[in-house]
Amino acid sequence: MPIKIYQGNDMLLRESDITVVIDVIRAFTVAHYAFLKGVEKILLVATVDEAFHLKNQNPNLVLAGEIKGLPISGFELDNSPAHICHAKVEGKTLVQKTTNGVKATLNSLQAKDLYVTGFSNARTTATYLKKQIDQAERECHVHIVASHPTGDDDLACAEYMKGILEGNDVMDEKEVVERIINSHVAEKFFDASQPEFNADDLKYCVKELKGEFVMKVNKTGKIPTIERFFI
Ligand SMILES: O=C(O)[C@H](CS(=O)(=O)O)OP(=O)(O)O
Ligand SMILES: [Mg+2]
Repeated sequence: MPIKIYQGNDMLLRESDITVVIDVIRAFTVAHYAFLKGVEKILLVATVDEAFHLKNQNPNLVLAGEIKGLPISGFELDNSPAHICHAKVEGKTLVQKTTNGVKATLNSLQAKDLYVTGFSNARTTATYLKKQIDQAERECHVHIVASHPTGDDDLACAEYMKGILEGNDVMDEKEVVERIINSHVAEKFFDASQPEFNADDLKYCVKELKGEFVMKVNKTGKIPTIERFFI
């Protein structure tokens, strides 16, 4: 079973059977908590203009995301898992625009089956995918995309998932958590001179939850959409 890890958000990889795009800090931790809070689905867009265009067509949509980690003027939500946990989003459809996770996912649509996750749903996702791979009648080509081009947060999570998928040498989850917290991407959350970054966000990013669903990208419509797939 060839499983390859790639790092970055702008690669156009060859077709795979399964691709998992990882964004721990913070896009797909936000997505995971959004679903836990009752969000129906999440539309993925590459630009702020596209998000506003969708909102003009459907004012019920809730725009979420960031530019350089910061809130986007006119968006209801930023890219904070702590904030989404306190937002009223039950039954809503989100539109998500982020620097790494969303961009890498939009560049991975050539995968036959496309999933996204942060660390919070990593074990659930990898365990589910291992079953699919073990049951497949032929060899599966799997890509794991650590979406931050240089961040060890996504890379640590990618190596953790690869270990679970291969069924050997599974990294200790404490090691993954340490690498996430020590990654340069996490630094701004500990920096008192950047109060716009909520230190609580990291707590959500490093907490592994027992999950009942994976986050799968539906590519059949005009806008790629993350949906919950109950397992
Ligand atoms: O908001 C985030 O956490 C990042 C932006 S940055 O790399 O921290 O500036 O976006 P994401 O797409 O969630 O990695
Ligand atoms: Mg990130």
